[in-house]
Amino acid sequence: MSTLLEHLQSQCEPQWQQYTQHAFVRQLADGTLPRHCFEHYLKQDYLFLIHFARAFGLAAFKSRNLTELKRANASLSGIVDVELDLHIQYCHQWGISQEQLENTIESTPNMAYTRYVMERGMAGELLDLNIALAPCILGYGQIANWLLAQPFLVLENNPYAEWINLYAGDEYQQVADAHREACNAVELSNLDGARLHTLVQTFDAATRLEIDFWQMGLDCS
Ligand SMILES: Cc1ncc(C[n+]2csc(CCO)c2C)c(N)n1
Repeated sequence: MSTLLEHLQSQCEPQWQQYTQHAFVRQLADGTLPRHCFEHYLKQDYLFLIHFARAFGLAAFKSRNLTELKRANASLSGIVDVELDLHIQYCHQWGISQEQLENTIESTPNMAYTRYVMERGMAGELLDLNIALAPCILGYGQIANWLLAQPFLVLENNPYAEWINLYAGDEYQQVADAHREACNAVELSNLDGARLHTLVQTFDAATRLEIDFWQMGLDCS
């Protein structure tokens, strides 16, 4: 018997592969990604993380018991107290100041993605929101592990090695495991066909929005 996430991933296999094996991440791994593309991505990702923190605030609101509330709270404080500070520090190493981050004009793929996730949460239940968040959280963990196993990976003198190691690291893998557990707390057999179809649509849309986010990084001028 498969889990809910295994089912969703299998229903969205081509998109999932396009997202997790995108040219952007391949170029991170072999170190050929133009620096300005990565800098553009980092600036947009700062705004992205702020909206994702808000989404976990919404997850707290949608929680129905202490277990769910604690999960949402841990994710919210993880982003606000740890990840955003790390992101600001990391951007600083790339020569991007906090002021530049705050003055970044949000791209339309970024807007589409973050607002879509929040819309799923507002219109639906906590599960809809968790599934909208899943490609983001689980995808990055999978991407980093996949990249580490690829023959085209070059870690020596690769300016993106730290990024890959961060997402492949134990700390991030635990964040991904916690979200997987939250999504899979629902038994697949307890969901009827229509409910499952809605969740497949949400997972598919969020996965396609991740593809657009990578593409935004590559297309920057
Ligand atoms: C476009 C985009 N997609 C996914 C992530 C990864 N990520 C974003 S929020 C979050 C939650 C972790 O507490 C994680 C893993 C990213 N940074 N940017």
